[in-house]
Amino acid sequence: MKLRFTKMHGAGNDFVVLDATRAPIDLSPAQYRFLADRRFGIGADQILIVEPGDAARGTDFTYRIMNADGGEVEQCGNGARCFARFVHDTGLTSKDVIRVQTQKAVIEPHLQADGRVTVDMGAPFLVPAEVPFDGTGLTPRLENGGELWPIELANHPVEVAVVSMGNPHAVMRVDSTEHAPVDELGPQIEGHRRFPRRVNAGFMEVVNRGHIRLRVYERGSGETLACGSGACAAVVAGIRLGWLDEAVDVDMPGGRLTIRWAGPGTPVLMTGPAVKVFDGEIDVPAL
Ligand SMILES: N[C@@H](CCC[C@H](N)C(=O)O)C(=O)O
Repeated sequence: MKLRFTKMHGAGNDFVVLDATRAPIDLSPAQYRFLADRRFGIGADQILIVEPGDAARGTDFTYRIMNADGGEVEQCGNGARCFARFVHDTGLTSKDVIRVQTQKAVIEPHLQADGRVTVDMGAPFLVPAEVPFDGTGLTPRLENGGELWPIELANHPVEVAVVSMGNPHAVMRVDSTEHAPVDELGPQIEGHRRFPRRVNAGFMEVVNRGHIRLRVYERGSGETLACGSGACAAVVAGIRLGWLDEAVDVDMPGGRLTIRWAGPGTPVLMTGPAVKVFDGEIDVPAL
């Protein structure tokens, strides 16, 4: 089967974007893994599938997200910005504010005059069971309005804040992202038994109250150059724990996002780049 695609990235978190607005696209997990494969396929951290919206629910589009391991997930912040740039630049919509249904929530990307995109990511889920995180038998350490949960890794007790942006995140504070043991601890946190749907693992260095550095070991994709929902989760955690102010620049290996959050019950606003790399066509084998 031949498939047309657009390769995009948001701060180096890269995507294969597929237009399923005219005809449905339903590939197997192995076919999504093939598209994401950097040697045998196109190469991407995630595959984004753009589908028609639902007028009755007031949405312009639906978009689905597959990790590089072929599994479908609930949310993708950098993907949301690339999705908005894609539907606008391909003429699928002329709107600058777009309402899109993801698996867990309706989010609202706004195209800015300077080419960046701001996404209203909705309010974070802060109740551990909603993340989901199983804190049975654990006592969190409280700092201001936030909790730090002690979890055991092989030879390494760590404390994490747990936040859902529609998808699950565990955020750990480190002295330096440059020296953080992301390769060693990332996979252990991702598959930790306390996170029944697995989890994205963020390593956050607080530079000052308006600036952090962040590396994220993503569930189903490994460490990426940037994670939009991870940046939102880290800032939410840092604000609740009293470490950060309401507007924070987040520097990740692939670039900077700016996150704003006014507190529980209010939406997280994420601003950053969304860039098209190239268009192409690929033969997808039956897998
Ligand atoms: N890169 C994304 C997050 C993609 C999904 C994530 N790996 C998960 O499994 O939840 C982002 O920019 O948010």
